[in-house]
Amino acid sequence: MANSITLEERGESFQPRPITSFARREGRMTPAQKKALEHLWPRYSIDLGTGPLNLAAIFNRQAERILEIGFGNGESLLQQARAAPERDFLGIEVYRPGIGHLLLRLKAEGLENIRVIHGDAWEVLQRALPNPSLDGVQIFFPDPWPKKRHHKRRLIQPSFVDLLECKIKPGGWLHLATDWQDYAEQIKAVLNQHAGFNPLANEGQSTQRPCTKFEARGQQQGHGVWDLRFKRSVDS
Ligand SMILES: C[S@@+](CC[C@H](N)C(=O)[O-])C[C@H]1O[C@@H](n2cnc3c(N)ncnc32)[C@H](O)[C@@H]1O
Repeated sequence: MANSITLEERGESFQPRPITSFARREGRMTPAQKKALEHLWPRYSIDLGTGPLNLAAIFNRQAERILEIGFGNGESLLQQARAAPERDFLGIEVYRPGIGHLLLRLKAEGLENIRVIHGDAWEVLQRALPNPSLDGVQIFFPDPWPKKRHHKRRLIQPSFVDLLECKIKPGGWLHLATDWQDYAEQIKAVLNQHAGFNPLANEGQSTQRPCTKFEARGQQQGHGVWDLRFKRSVDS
């Protein structure tokens, strides 16, 4: 799997996940967010065509590239892009009000090193991102689906980690954070069994990461936080 390219180039068709990792909710958008989606979309978004995206052309440079999946309102991306103008950041999100929020902030701050994709990460990774094209992937506070009968909806599953392995460059990194202990255990179990990733030593420490909206909400409810970092193997 790690040596493959995109599905289209392998002559295979897209395999939708039988069950999504997100609830289908449109959410309420403010008038400003609606307007941002209409007017700022062409400037900051990437629409999925057929075949792999040319990220160097999209960002108009060669740079380290970080992908955030499920960025919510985009505050973590904003903080990181502001602090590291030499890096390029991609965000994938299904929640349109969150995208609208981020677009407004991008325009206000004039940041040029973020691009946004609206869609299911499962599909975007399979169809659009070349292999391997990312230096790092971060997934902060993915939907926890706490009920046992819903665990199958959790984003971090072996098949999803296979996809991440294809997209992250050898030696690149994967950073996950959750405030649900049993999800942290599941993430560790899936990643530790995967030959494409090795755990990084600072697991458990919340370092070098902006605090996110969902993290703050969890803290108010007395949740703990588990930061889990992995390195993409160089020889798998
Ligand atoms: C619990 S929220 C966390 C948001 C943000 N990372 C934070 O910490 O505040 C999870 C986010 O992941 C998004 N999401 C879930 N599954 C997704 C998928 N398959 N592709 C893209 N986004 C997804 C949801 O829409 C939601 O905004």
